Amino acid sequence: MAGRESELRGEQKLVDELYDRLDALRAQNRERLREIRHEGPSGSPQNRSERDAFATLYEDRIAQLEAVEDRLAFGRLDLTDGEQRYIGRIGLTDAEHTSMLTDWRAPAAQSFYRATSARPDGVVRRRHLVTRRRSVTGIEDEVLDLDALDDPGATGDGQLSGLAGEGALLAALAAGRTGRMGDIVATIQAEQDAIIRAELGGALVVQGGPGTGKTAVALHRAAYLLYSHRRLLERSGVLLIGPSRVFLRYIDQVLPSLGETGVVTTTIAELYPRIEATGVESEAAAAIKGRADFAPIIARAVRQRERVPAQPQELRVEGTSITITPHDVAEAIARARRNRRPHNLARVTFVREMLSRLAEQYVSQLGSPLGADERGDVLEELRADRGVRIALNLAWMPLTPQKLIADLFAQPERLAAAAPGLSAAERALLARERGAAWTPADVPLLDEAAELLGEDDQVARAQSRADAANRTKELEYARQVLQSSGNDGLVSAELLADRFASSGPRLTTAERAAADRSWTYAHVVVDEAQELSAMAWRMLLRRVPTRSMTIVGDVAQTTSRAGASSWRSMLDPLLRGTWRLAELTVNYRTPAAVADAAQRVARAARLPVSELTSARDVDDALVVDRVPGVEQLADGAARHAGTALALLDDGAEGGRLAVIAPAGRLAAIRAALDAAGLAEAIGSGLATLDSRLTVLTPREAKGLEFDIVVLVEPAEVGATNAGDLYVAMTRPTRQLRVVHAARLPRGFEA
Ligand SMILES: Nc1ncnc2c1ncn2[C@@H]1O[C@H](COP(=O)(O)OP(=O)(O)OP(=O)(O)O)[C@@H](O)[C@H]1O
Repeated sequence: MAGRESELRGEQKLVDELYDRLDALRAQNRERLREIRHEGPSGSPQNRSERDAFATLYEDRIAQLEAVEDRLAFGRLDLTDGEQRYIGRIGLTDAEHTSMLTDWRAPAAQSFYRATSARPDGVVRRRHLVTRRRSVTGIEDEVLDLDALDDPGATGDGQLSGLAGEGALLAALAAGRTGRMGDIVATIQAEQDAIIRAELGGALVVQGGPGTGKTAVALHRAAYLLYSHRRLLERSGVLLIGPSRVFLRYIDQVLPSLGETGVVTTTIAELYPRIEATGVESEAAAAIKGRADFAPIIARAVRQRERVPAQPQELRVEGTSITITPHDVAEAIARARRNRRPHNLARVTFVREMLSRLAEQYVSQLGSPLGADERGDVLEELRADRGVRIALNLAWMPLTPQKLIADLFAQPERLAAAAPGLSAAERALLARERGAAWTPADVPLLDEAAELLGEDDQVARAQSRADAANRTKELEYARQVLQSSGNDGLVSAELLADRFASSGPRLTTAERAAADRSWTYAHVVVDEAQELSAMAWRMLLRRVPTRSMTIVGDVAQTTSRAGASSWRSMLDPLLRGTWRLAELTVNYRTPAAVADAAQRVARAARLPVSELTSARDVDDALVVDRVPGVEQLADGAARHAGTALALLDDGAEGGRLAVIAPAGRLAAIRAALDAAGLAEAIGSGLATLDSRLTVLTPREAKGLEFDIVVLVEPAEVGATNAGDLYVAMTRPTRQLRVVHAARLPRGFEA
């Protein structure tokens, strides 16, 4: 006991020194920022812009140092050569540049997550430090190499379960949920670490059952990649795709707590700049739009806007008669298509070709040969003529993606011509009025159309060529500044150069990327990737030509009809076998009894479930209550919600409760909760995350977790979609309370 206390004191002393250093660095950066601000707005524009850049640099550094307050240091490695290495959220060195704390992402920290007693990797002992605020409250040791230990009496906790730092891990898993995901740096497990540190190149697919830490791993991987490839990634940015705004809010504190703020996070529905996809449509319609064969439909729709007229058309220009013939138009179209440029850009060739043919007619009508100047005048006259313009537009219409797609669904004959492979019933599902709101499934179609039409971005391109020339100079300067200011490694020269740029609004990489449809990212992370349709994948792959991607998901949890039932069938056509698969097999969220029941039900419904071992079980994790009839479901749910809230109130940890039910029952359940006096606790939409109680559908619960879940009528949930039921059953961290009137789904009972 005395030994343990002196160990604790020793660790406290060290942790105090680390926080002292952290405080000193914060103060130093604040002082520098204050000095820079003090200089005021004087000097040349170049000076001012440099000062702003430095101010941003210090602000970022201060924000980073503030973000690592909680659990700054969480581990220690005792190595065979006698070195003790502390592992923490960031790297710290003392004033003499001697390392005090190793960043968890550094190669020197890897064995903290990977070493085992079978492969100690130079580690004698791994120690987890449990801290509360700035105090060390506990120590957990694992001795990996007993032979190398000076103190043979100490055995530590070993690794009997195969889980590293089991005490710290189980404490983290049992903690009450706050409504926001937290980081897992202190307790990352070896199979997770291997994925987090996997090499940058290529597409890595991470398949894992519910609660295996896919989201956590994806986020830590983004932070790891930004740390180890900062120069490469910061310039073009990292994109993270999540299933919904609520989900993005749920995870939005994880990357900042890891010291990373520059990742663009969005949903597929928001990926096309300036399009708000607020419309709602049937799942059947969305599924059709998501199929890969919608790409050729859009390609056909574009080509059908390049049209040969049925009849010759006679026009009079300045008193001279000319004829637009089907033959000339057909040849001009063929010529314009030959250069394989997008529609709006190839149109230039078409118009030039037609004007030249019309000019020939015009000149031959005049009867006398013309000089080059006069011929130029004729061309201009023809170009300016309204009749000619209308005729040429009819043959080759300049189009926006919005117009192409809106016309396709508003004009049945256009859709029929472009989509001969769709049945009349399928086409009817897609029909809608012009001006209807865009739906999420429209977004990849707009993107596909934009690609084939080509946006008129020539002005932007010319600007970016001019910018590139300036940039080389700025980069060189930024490199020098970084070296001399001792801030090398914190930001890249590229980023600092961006901030030096004195013209235009000062945008971060993330802001510029998010506003630009044609932006390409250095790495893309996709969560809940099983939900993406084939068309959504096409859209996403355009954003990452290098194919450097982390794709995480579970094909047994697919709920969208356009989503994937197997990675192979979804990704092979797109990535041609160049992706690699990794699996996560341990469930950290759901108690074993609940996870096992969920797995049995999913298997009975023939879902492609992954093998899953649960890290823990909890007493009374599964409670089942049958009510006499469907009329009693809502009241039953309210009763269980009341009991569950009381249970949560009893514990020191607090925690959150969700009632998950089929969409058609939510209103009745809310009314019953209201009648039971629980209405005040209920949140919805984004507030779902901040309230103690929330009532939602399985779809809305996707990716989230709650301490206790009351699940209403599982048979009905599963009848719509077996994946929905699998998702709903696997949301709780402590207890699942099932209220049902109909028979339980097959497999539910062991
Ligand atoms: N190594 C770990 N240490 C501590 N907690 C962990 C660890 N791995 C996962 N967790 C926790 O387990 C829970 C589930 O993780 P996460 O949400 O990432 O799983 P998932 O695989 O994305 O689940 P789903 O497929 O159901 O969305 C989270 O609370 C997460 O913090």
